[in-house]
Amino acid sequence: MDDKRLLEVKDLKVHFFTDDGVVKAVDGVSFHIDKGETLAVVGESGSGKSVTSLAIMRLIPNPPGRIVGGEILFRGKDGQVKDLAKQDEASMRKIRGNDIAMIFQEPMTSLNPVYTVGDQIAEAIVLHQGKSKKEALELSAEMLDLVGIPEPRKRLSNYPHQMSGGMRQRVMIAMALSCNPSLLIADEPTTALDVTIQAQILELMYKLQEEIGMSILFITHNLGVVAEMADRVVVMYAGRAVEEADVTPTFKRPKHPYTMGLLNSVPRLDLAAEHQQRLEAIPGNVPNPLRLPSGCAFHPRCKYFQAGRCDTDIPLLQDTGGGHMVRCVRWAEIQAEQGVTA
Ligand SMILES: Nc1ncnc2c1ncn2[C@@H]1O[C@H](COP(=O)(O)OP(=O)(O)OP(=O)(O)O)[C@@H](O)[C@H]1O
Repeated sequence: MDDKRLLEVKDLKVHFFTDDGVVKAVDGVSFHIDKGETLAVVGESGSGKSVTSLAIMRLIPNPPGRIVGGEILFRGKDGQVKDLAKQDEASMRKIRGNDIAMIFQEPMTSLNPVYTVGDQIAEAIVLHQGKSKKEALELSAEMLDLVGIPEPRKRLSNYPHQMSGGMRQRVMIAMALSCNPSLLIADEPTTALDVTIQAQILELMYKLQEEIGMSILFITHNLGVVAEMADRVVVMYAGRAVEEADVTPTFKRPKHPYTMGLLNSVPRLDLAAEHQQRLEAIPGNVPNPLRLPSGCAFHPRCKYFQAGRCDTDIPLLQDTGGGHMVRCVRWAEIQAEQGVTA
């Protein structure tokens, strides 16, 4: 793996074996994250974003889920590259929290209501860094200060329910960062918060990333957040990546009709009001994962659909130049129709 690379996911497949059939939640997803980089994974509900991140942490509930194929190459703090898909639970325990940390949408599901905030952060530090309880509590106060919690020493003795949603999310971030992970996985970390607090938390993550130099895998529905936070973006649809590129080309010139649809369905923050196009929702719904359409899974909703081409084989992810990857057999024709020259 390239020296600057931290994570390389290759052809990852995660399937759930349910009573109703096999849900191919992630079915051949590849992407990479370089050191210090932020990669956003976007897509509608059910596209496989969370399952991808849980697979990296090896937290897929088994049964019914299982990684059935692919590699998750990760460079540890010691410089060694390991395939996380093949690690045993003991080895993953060392990696979780230490090398890779995760923050979720709802901090109450990850914070334990019966322990104080200080005890919870300190426990992670004792476990991963081998510090004494006293040192760990001191470091916990420093972490709370770092994430902008006023009177951090006093707050150590608070229980999670004594804090607001935004403060709890800051505690989660403090806990996640307390062991200096090289990768932070943030799964919709601000969705449950109101807009002002969302902006504060995002700004905080951005600032901490600059200071600490970690990489971030950011999972979100919110394309505005992608434009603000990420260097590169992977767009997922029905368990597959359909487009992957640097954020700027993707936002200026999306090449997959699904990405175009996603962008047309939200106001463009980078354009003045008079240049805004009419917002259009993507017609139809995300397909039932047990009965995916043939060929390109997006074809029933695609305005560029052509029978016999889009509904036969699953399109390959192609490099359209400069690492801009697209999974659409018609991408070049669509660009030409739109008058875009390469
Ligand atoms: N425990 C499970 N058992 C069966 N199917 C599951 C399980 N967990 C996830 N899935 C399926 O995997 C698919 C992908 O789910 P995932 O949660 O990754 O989507 P997502 O893109 O993160 O959506 P959201 O934005 O709503 O979180 C869905 O079809 C979901 O139903």
